[in-house]
Amino acid sequence: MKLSVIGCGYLGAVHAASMAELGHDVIGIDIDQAKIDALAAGKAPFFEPGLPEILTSATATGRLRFSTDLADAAGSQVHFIAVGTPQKRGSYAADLTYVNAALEGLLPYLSDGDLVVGKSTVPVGTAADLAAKVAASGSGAMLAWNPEFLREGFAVQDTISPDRLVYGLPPEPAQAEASKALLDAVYESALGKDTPLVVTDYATAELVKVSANAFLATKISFINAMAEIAEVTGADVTQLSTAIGLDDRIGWKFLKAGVGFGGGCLPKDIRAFTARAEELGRGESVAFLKEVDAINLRRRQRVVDLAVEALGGQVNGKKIAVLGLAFKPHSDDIRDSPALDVAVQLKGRGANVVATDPEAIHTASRVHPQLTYEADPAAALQDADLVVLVTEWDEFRYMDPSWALPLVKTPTIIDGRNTLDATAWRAAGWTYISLGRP
Ligand SMILES: NC(=O)c1ccc[n+]([C@@H]2O[C@H](COP(=O)([O-])OP(=O)(O)OC[C@H]3O[C@@H](n4cnc5c(N)ncnc54)[C@H](O)[C@@H]3O)[C@@H](O)[C@H]2O)c1
Ligand SMILES: O=c1ccn([C@@H]2O[C@H](COP(=O)(O)OP(=O)(O)O[C@H]3O[C@H](CO)[C@@H](O)[C@H](O)[C@H]3O)[C@@H](O)[C@H]2O)c(=O)[nH]1
Repeated sequence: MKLSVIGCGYLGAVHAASMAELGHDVIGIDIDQAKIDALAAGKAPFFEPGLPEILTSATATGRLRFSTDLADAAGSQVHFIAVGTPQKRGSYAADLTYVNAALEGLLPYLSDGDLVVGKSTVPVGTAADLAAKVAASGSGAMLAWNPEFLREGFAVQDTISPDRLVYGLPPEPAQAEASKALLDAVYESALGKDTPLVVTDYATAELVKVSANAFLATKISFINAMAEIAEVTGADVTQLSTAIGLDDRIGWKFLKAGVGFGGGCLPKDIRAFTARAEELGRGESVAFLKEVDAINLRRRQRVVDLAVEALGGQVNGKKIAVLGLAFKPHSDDIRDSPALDVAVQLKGRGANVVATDPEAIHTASRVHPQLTYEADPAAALQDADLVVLVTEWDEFRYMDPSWALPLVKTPTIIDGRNTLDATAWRAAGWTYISLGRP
């Protein structure tokens, strides 16, 4: 099938390349010329495991092309909208400027029977508004909402083999049938592997996405709230999480206590959900998400406070080695990263922060040139008065404490992800400090 993907960021570039990998003929469109130049040359503009391989193979076959001109979407049967929906400046709400601009720009190139498919995460009600614009264009095109659940770091595998597909279809039965047939053709490969499919209306599809992220964020803040209680009682949150997770109604996933969640999705999505619920007169229904957000932000502060305490209150001029910048491992994404936030806060208190990360130095240094960056962890550790681990890359998780010991000035480490073997680090001569554990 001929597909267009409008917006080629973390979501759109992976979607475009994965669809081409599955045999579709894809044009990826973005307003960012540098991104499009890189993608057209088969180069991933960000770090995502598996993406370079499929970009290279699909661009070489000619099944995957890139452009900055929306006119190149003409002739595709299905048009995915994958542009950003960031948090609005000075508000909790989602900024729909890019979604609206992409849709408006696409309208002149739509033909009878084409399907516009929303993939961006949007406030409930957006799909109906956009569908009205498509209908008013007189093109005969239709609109469906097909939220995306991929995780960065596993984006290619999650796109090619998703755990579920959700179609939010138009209310009119003939349009619903035609839209479903087109989406089934797009996802023939996944559906052939018995991927569960939920066929529903626009509002449910939009809400599935934001409520899934709200639930994940709530699980993380729940366990981080337990960490706060553990800290004042001498309990161990990692044992607590193991014990409650043994109940398979609870499970272990997303119950890792630490410096909290970040990224381009969970933080802004729970805020946008709160703002939308308030607009709908239902603010109280999701008021708990404000607490989820507050607990999450307190954990970053806790790491900063522990660092100040470990340095005896004398932060100014002290060298702090920060291990990790990305919001999670296997990504170079630093959007709302707790790791980077901690590094910036410590720098703001006068510390000489030297940060290292296997992939995110280039993204972090663009936004925070005031920090010092070292690609080599040994250089970051050299003569450090304190080490703070904030992103659990394997390079840091499996670091040998005996190797690291002679490098630093003071062997004190704060494990902001509860990921190191505390016994091994203490046995090697380190003062080991973590979150929610004695
Ligand atoms: N990143 C993820 O893991 C993920 C997963 C699921 C859903 N989402 C949702 O997908 C959307 C995109 O997220 P992202 O992380 O890819 O963001 P991103 O910022 O990486 O990418 C957005 C892209 O859209 C482009 N763009 C903006 N306006 C445009 C226009 N008018 N025409 C063409 N391109 C335009 C930007 O240049 C940018 O490259 C968001 O709504 C996000 O919540 C993201
Ligand atoms: O037990 C846990 C699990 C995760 N995290 C943190 O939570 C954040 C988000 O992690 P994750 O959800 O894996 O990353 P994303 O790639 O942002 O994916 C989320 O956001 C995407 C965009 O909406 C969705 O598509 C995914 O389904 C959803 O998991 C990261 O900072 C993690 O370090 C924890 O602190 N503890």
